[in-house]
Amino acid sequence: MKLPVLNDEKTESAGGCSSSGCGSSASAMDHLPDTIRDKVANHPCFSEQAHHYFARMHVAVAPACNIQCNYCNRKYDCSNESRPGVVSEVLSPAQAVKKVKAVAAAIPQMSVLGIAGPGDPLANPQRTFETFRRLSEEAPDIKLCVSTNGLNLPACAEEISKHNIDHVTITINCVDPEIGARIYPWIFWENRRIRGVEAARILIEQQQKGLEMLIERGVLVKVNSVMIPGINDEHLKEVSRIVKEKGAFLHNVMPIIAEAEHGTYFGLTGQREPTAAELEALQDACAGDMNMMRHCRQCRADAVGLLGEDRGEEFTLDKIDAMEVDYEAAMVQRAEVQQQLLAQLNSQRNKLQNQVQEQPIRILPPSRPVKMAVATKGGGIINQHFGHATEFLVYEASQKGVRFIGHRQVDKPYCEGGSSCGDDGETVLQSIVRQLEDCEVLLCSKVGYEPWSALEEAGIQPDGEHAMEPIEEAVQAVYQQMLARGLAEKPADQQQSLSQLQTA
Ligand SMILES: C[S@@+](CC[C@H](N)C(=O)[O-])C[C@H]1O[C@@H](n2cnc3c(N)ncnc32)[C@H](O)[C@@H]1O
Ligand code: SF4
Ligand code: SF4
Repeated sequence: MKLPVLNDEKTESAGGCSSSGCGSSASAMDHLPDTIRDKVANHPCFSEQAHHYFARMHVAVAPACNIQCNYCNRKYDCSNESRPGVVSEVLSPAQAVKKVKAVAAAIPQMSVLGIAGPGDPLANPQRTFETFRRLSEEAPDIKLCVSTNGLNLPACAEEISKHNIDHVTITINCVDPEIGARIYPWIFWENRRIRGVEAARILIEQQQKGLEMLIERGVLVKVNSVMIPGINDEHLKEVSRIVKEKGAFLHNVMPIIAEAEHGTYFGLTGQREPTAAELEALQDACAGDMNMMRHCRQCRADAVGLLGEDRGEEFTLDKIDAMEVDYEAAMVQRAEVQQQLLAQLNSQRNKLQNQVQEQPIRILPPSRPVKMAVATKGGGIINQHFGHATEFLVYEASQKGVRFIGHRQVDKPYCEGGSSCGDDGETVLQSIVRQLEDCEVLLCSKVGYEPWSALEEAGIQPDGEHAMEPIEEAVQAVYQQMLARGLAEKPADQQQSLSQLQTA
């Protein structure tokens, strides 16, 4: 079963945008068949809109891996690091089920349970499927997800569809074995360790076969690709084209995390990470062909909560043991809360669509897109103090509408770091301002005097006037004000070259 083409560029213009320039990435959902829309409506990873409202959790039941990636080091006992592969405790299936039920009862907006490591779930099939089997019996209201490198996927595809797991992520970093040999030093296949180009060839073959088998079985597939500058960055456009052609639903191009202290091969050899601008450019290039995920937070294998927050510390095994959970009662409450959240999400989407239709058609001077950073704690509204934000969402407003383009993680919130300097002599505030340097506006609930001045000096206009308003509406409103004041006009030289092009 092939899915319809859907990408953010196309859906924005399909929103009926005219020169009045309104619309929203919210409209992306409207072009999906009902069956697929129902599957993704409350999935925080498969729907950008849903990630403001619904939470996810991972259970770390899969410690072993059947391949080695040059960017991965699975380190345990580490609670202060947030990156894939890191967990505090590996759980047995029974412990995992207990934890999921406790979290689901405490966080009713938790809609999805994923198994994503810390190794490869399908290299630990007994532990993984035992967890899924028990959960589908004991907590049938939770969506099940699995994330794999794909080596063992063809052997498990049938079992995946039997367990009602209708969302799967496959990490596909290349379709060319020569490139693969630079990413994977070895795989463990048919009881042998295989190295080099031959290893990459087998891995790629199994990933592509697994992808096809899942699509045939009607499973929604997301493809993760790690962007490694100088190794597979250009090549990922080809990967995107191929997986889209085969019917993958979503492509998630993520930046490599390659810090020397993580002890990975790439960390130690000085492999550089891409800049935010490079990542966005590659995501845009892939989007010509494919529906892109831009809100992935590269979570730990035991993450709990809304994307961007981690409440894992509240649910350690000793704390769960002390909790009394009545799951029958929790299911009733969860259903009510999730219905309300879906209603809120739909009403926000409809409101934005109505705005598109009601906007009078006006002829405006050619305008340029404007990036705006937003501080939010979730719920799709501007409700975070600048000083408390651990991340900022970045939106782009243009005459085509508003689209989400990414997020910027900060090392420390401003209120925790103040004006203290890191090893590189940069203050926390300077580092946050640098991360947001391509944005022209910063929307938050409140902002103090010192950061206000620093943002303004860097050409970023702080804005606390839209506190508690829905994000996309506020971004749209600020853009309209900028247009009205002539602050978002296309530079004259670009206007000229555009008209020259049109004449030519
Ligand atoms: C920890 S893995 C677990 C699932 C499975 N083993 C896999 O690799 O797909 C989850 C995701 O994190 C990615 N990942 C692991 N280490 C990373 C790193 N240092 N930088 C960026 N992505 C990384 C993997 O490529 C994968 O897409
Ligand atoms: S497949 Fe996943 S768990 Fe295994 S080494 Fe690669 S990133 Fe790490
Ligand atoms: S790592 Fe990305 S895809 Fe996985 S749960 Fe986190 S946000 Fe979702």
